[in-house]
Amino acid sequence: MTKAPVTVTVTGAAGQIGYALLFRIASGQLIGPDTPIKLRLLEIPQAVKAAEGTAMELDDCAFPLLQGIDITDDPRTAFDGTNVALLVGARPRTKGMERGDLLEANGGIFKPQGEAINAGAADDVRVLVVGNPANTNALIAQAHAPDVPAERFTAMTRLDHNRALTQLAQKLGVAVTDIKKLAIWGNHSATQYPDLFHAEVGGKIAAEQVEKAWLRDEFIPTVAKRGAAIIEARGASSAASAANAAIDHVHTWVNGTAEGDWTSAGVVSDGSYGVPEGLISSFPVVARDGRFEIVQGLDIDEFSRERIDASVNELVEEREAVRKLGLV
Ligand SMILES: NC(=O)c1ccc[n+]([C@@H]2O[C@H](COP(=O)([O-])OP(=O)(O)OC[C@H]3O[C@@H](n4cnc5c(N)ncnc54)[C@H](O)[C@@H]3O)[C@@H](O)[C@H]2O)c1
Ligand SMILES: O=C(O)C[C@H](O)C(=O)O
Repeated sequence: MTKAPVTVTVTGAAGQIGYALLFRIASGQLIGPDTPIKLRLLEIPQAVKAAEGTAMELDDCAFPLLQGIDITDDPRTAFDGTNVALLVGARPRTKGMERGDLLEANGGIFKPQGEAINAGAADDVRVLVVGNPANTNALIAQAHAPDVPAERFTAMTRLDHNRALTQLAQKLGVAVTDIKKLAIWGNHSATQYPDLFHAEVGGKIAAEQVEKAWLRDEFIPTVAKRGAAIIEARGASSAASAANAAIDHVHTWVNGTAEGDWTSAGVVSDGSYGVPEGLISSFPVVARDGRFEIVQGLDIDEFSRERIDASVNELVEEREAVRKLGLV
């Protein structure tokens, strides 16, 4: 039976992540191989022409599942009836810009987008914020969508999760599929905490299979600073891997996590593990029946506690900063 089409809105569609993302969505990798897709591309007026060029290329792929592409610079039009909103477009930090300036500039993007989602998105809308600072941008959008359940707003830490999987797999000489229950905690920033104390390889705890010094001095900083290392190497921030992680995040959200495993996502905290309620923080999560649920009951030792607290404190500071700007 043919499934009903899913409307997917991508902001920043003419950007480098947009270019790596749209073709994969249109080919059916976001939701599944039997779900038709309607695309909505949101861009700023100066980049609409470039988005039109990408849309021409999408047409030229003749994707069987792609039922249409709308391009707009108006958030209300972009999010009207949308089922999946991928908020990729954001204001990058430029020379001389302070963190407060960055948060304010992004407030100017994510506040109206949250309002537009509130006004017109489909009842089942799912929102993934990719644009940085992703957790706090998600918080801003969520704060302006009071009629949408807060749990529908998420921030992307799946790229960090995937990076951690590969670093550990390469260290142990195993396949990434041999690793279960890895988790990223906190902010999508250099303070994030990739946790190997609950991760399992061959049924045994991963942290017990690596040297403590490697875990502390190599693994954690490599994963946490990988974004900066990519920028240094490519001269541009990660794009294909970020798009891949966005696909993974939504696919898992809709289709579920495998039995006996979990993943990582920035979700609204319910106060679990001492993370203040309402913050959008990364946690180990399972996806069931189309919802993310924070994995409960994990023991957190002192080493992990210190690192989770440091990242969560950064999120608290970001929330304070956007509160002062009247954005949440
Ligand atoms: N969470 C993650 O893991 C992760 C990973 C990589 C990149 N990122 C972030 O994703 C964002 C996008 O990265 P990119 O490389 O595609 O950047 P990019 O500069 O290539 O593209 C961004 C696009 O967003 C558009 N845009 C700006 N304001 C907009 C608005 N109000 N509405 C719609 N579109 C708007 C721009 O015109 C541009 O085309 C950045 O903030 C980057 O830091 C996050
Ligand atoms: O865009 C960045 O600052 C880096 C990006 O968030 C990444 O993790 O690759």
